[in-house]
Amino acid sequence: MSNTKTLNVVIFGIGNVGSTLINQIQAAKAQLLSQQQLNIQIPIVTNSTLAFYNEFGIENAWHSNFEKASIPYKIKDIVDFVKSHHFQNLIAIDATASKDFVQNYVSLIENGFHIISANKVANTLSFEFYEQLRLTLKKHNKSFLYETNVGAGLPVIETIKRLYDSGEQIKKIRGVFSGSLSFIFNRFSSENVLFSDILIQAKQLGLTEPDAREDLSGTDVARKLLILARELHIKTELHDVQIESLVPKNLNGKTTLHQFYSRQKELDVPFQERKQNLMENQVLRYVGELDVTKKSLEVKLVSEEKHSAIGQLKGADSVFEIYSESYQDFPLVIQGAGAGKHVTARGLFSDIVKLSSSLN
Ligand SMILES: NC(=O)C1=CN([C@@H]2O[C@H](COP(=O)(O)OP(=O)(O)OC[C@H]3O[C@@H](n4cnc5c(N)ncnc54)[C@H](OP(=O)(O)O)[C@@H]3O)[C@@H](O)[C@H]2O)C=CC1
Ligand SMILES: N[C@@H](CC=O)C(=O)O
Repeated sequence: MSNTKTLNVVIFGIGNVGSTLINQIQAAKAQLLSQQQLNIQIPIVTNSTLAFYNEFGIENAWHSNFEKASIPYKIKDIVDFVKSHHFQNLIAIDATASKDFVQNYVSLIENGFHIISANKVANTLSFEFYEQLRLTLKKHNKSFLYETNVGAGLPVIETIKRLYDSGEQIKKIRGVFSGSLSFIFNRFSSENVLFSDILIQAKQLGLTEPDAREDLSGTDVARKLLILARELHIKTELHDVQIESLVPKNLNGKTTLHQFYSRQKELDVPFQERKQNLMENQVLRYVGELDVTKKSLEVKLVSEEKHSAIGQLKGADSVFEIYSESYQDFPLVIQGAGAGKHVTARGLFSDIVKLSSSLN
């Protein structure tokens, strides 16, 4: 009898992260099969409106096949397809940033899917939704993994969970939670460059959210803080996070995304002024802080000493300093690339492999 375990992975969202994940899975297929007896098939890939199906699993030329043969879909079509082929070990990957897509989670779970998500929305809607989702997962014996929600490929959620589950009292988590804002402020503080030019580069590198205002407004960092707070069983909501938004009022929600991108030069003057106010030994950093004792969550732009751990950050690195009973004076530090399609896709891939160990 063959010991090979087959997983059927449906990928929703084939932008920066989703398409990189597909390529990583295709590249690792032979190794997974020979070393771990794991066969990962991808029978369906979708964007927001179109789906491409191959009951035998997509091939390396999936992208051009998608261009040629994808068709409009609804979630019911996806469910009908996997049912008609009696696929087992179903995993839905949410590589979208969509608020609408998370409304499909319950129906996917009820129809046999485990969920692995890079999208932070499901964990940051109301606490009622958060709890209901977990009840649905329990009822249907399904898993929900979302390590990439905080720190992309870094093992932040797993570490926090392990500490919490082993009774460690976590007191504070502080750091630079956003890879894109890290990249932007690391360069803006040390180089003679326009803020808007760095923002464009961060977007081109796939570091920002599809709508970069999610990063600049502090919402993305606030979501990450909220996700960590909820891991620590703090019952709190997104609107409880105290946020310093970096989007000027005239460029916020009332402008379209297109208008925002065409007017982003308007960001240059206010940020230049902010930079001029820095002392010689200071840099700008966008910092998140969760004070567990006070149950307070805050994100803000600060002037940080150049030689501090946060002040020394480079590239798109994030850093998470975890202060707890056992790590009081010298925090446990997790640092590394906090955004980017390769690290994020690898984080999703490692969630798939982790989930596979609990499947038959
Ligand atoms: N980039 C990074 O460094 C990191 C990203 N993430 C998260 O990963 C997710 C994806 O980011 P990224 O790949 O950069 O985003 P992209 O904008 O590059 O891709 C988004 C994809 O999602 C699709 N999509 C949008 N709405 C829906 C929907 N309702 N149903 C199905 N598909 C949909 C889009 O399709 P269409 O083209 O048709 O709109 C597109 O294919 C985000 O949630 C982000 O927060 C997490 C950690 C790090
Ligand atoms: N836009 C996010 C991407 C990862 O979550 C960030 O910059 O950190």
